[in-house]
Amino acid sequence: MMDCILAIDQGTTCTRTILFNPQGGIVATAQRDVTQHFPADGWVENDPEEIWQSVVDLCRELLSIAAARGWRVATIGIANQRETTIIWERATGRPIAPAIVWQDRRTARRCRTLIDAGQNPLVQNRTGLPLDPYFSASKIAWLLDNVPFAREAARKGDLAFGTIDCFLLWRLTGGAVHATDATNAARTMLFDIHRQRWDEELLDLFDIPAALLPDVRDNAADFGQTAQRLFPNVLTIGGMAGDQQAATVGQACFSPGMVKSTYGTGCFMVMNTGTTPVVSRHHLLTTLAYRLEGVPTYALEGGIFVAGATIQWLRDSLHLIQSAGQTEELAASLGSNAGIYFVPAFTGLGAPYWDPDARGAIFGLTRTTGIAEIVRAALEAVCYQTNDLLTAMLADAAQPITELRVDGGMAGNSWLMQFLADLLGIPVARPSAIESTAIGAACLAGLQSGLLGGLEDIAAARHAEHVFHPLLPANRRAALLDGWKAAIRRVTLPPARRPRNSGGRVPL
Ligand SMILES: Nc1ncnc2c1ncn2[C@@H]1O[C@H](COP(=O)(O)OP(=O)(O)O)[C@@H](O)[C@H]1O
Ligand SMILES: O=P(O)(O)OC[C@H](O)CO
Repeated sequence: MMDCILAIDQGTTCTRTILFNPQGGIVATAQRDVTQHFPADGWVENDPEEIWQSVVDLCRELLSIAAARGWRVATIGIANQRETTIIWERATGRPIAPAIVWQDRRTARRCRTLIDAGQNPLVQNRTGLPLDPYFSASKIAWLLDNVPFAREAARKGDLAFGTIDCFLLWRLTGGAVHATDATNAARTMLFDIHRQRWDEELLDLFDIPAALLPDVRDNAADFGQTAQRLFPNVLTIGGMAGDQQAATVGQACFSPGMVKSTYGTGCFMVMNTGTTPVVSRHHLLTTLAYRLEGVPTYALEGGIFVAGATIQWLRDSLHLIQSAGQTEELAASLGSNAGIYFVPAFTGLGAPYWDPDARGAIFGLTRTTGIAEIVRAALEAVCYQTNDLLTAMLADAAQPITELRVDGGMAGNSWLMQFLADLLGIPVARPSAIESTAIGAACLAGLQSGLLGGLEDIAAARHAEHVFHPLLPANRRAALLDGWKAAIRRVTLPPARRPRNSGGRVPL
């Protein structure tokens, strides 16, 4: 009988479940879109019940496939959209309000007030994060302040807080386990990443009772067992991590200087910096890569908020293309970018520019500009932004970066990956399976269950399907980068000239 691992990847817009064999091969997948709700300007919510139902249905679908083929599902691993905040009643498991999604900006004013009161250094020193609505702390405080009787119930210990991993675990275990993992805890802005524990001063700062908080465990740990009758068999849950951290494990970035970049709707780049945290001087986040056997491994992280989303915009709003895959052929049909630069600052710009008021623009249009030129400029923009992040990481970290490991839907575009290698000047390695997030979750559960012996097994199972080597001459590369920098200058204001309380909508 073949042993399998069931991975749950609960993302911002989609839930996926994937069944892996112990060698890391995908044997079955299922997925379902999850609805995002936008009840007010800058607000983004999910229905926790819809998320839960998608997870249960998709797990059952794969468990019945496994049963039909005579496979044994040995353990479950969970990866999840990070920071998204749910508070529920301990007695009933019912959420007291919709989930507040990581992209939600409703707490911008509260964060600004705390920044103006000089609290940012405290937050940054303890958590590695800037004081921003992106993270869970101000979202928890908002729920306690705005849902009737919530604060009183929280003080009495009647409520529980969790990010999506923690809420799913509570439900999967029938309310028996209230726990999260260290990588998810590190994104709440309440967790001291140095001492690896909830921070009382930060809890006071946001007026959050400690009784709300879950236990924090390693990424490979005993997270309990599924409730009787939920599935045909009781299953153990052995792995849990935030999705970008799970992808870091799935990409086997286990040594300092190893970097992965996941290209989906947005793009998140994570660099392993070893067992000592590196403080960024370029507005990157200091966070955890993973924690195993109580030992934290740290990371630097930068995000591009609009990556594949630009391609969706070209397809669904402008109707310039019929499918995302078509962009590869269109870009390759041109000998150059024809001087066109597309800055997709739809919701401002993140690291290293940090301009929430910047807006998108396309420069260099002429009468000969066509769909192919615009598509190519949209793809190139993802590479220029990756280069900006890589430059910031190189400046912050002591290690050289010799390769970029890529995954996510956009990584399937070979023209894009070659241009990325050309621009970064380092090899870009694409694994045979670009589902690195789910692979990472499965590997963590595999470590806990003993199906995998150690990190070396994960590294051995990962294979680069293709390595894209830089081919562009240095002078061409420099000219392209100059064009990008000029385009960026035209959409951003220098920090000193930015409006004070702009309420910009960029997370971070
Ligand atoms: N061949 C391609 N070329 C360019 N973009 C692509 C390609 N395939 C998918 N995408 C983009 O990648 C995104 C989907 O990737 P995926 O990893 O599934 O994202 P997510 O997990 O964020 O939903 C979409 O935004 C889509 O437009
Ligand atoms: O759901 P994704 O893949 O867009 O990832 C979301 C991030 O975890 C947010 O920090």
